[in-house]
Amino acid sequence: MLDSHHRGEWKTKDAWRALRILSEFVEGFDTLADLPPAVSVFGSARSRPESAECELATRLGAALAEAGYAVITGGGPGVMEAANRGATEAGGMSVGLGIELPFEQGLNDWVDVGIDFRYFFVRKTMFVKYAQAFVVLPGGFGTLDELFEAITLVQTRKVTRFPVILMGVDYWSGLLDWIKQRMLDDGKISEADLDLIRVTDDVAEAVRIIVEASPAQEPS
Ligand SMILES: C/C(=C\CNc1ncnc2c1ncn2[C@@H]1O[C@H](COP(=O)(O)O)[C@@H](O)[C@H]1O)CO
Repeated sequence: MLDSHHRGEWKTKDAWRALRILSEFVEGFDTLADLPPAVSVFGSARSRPESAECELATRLGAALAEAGYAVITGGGPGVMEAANRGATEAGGMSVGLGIELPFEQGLNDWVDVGIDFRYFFVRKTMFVKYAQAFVVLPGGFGTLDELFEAITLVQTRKVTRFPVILMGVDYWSGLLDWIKQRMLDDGKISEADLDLIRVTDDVAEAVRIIVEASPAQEPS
């Protein structure tokens, strides 16, 4: 994991790293504090702009913006960019929470409010804290990490229950079958846990689920 052989130096560096982590939390909280109700949208960084999932993400971003939600993504390419694009083109607020990576590409061109994080776990806190729902489109390890973080937080009641919606029924069907046939049958989750995940390909239905679950907003 951490490859230094000098344990003393290690400890000192870790102590200072805590300040860097704290500063990321402060910047995130400060930048996002005044965000309107928002939805975090996840999905592959590798999807081509002309792919079905990017087309879906763009329609979703637009529909969320039209329903008054800011759209938060990882600020990267692929599905993230498509969702940010949909939100921006529909006149909504488009947020990108980028991550410093060795092969970094920077925030996509459709982000109005952007932050770059060094630490995945700080960034994940922001996705959860400032969103009223998660929508998860087809993706790889990064997307699965974000999906299962959300479900675990809701399942363990670390956060107030919020909708976690999978879009791309065909893409997710194998995973959902395995969850039902293996995880559930083996007693690793309970029947009620299955209800934590909603699945649809219909943008209007996804927005309806989110609106119905959203807490009433206080007049400003
Ligand atoms: C792979 C490439 C660029 C990666 N750039 C990313 N920028 C921002 N956020 C990212 C990036 N890669 C992963 N993420 C996060 O994970 C999810 C996507 O991961 P997946 O493995 O592609 O499913 C996404 O929701 C982000 O939050 C070069 O193309």
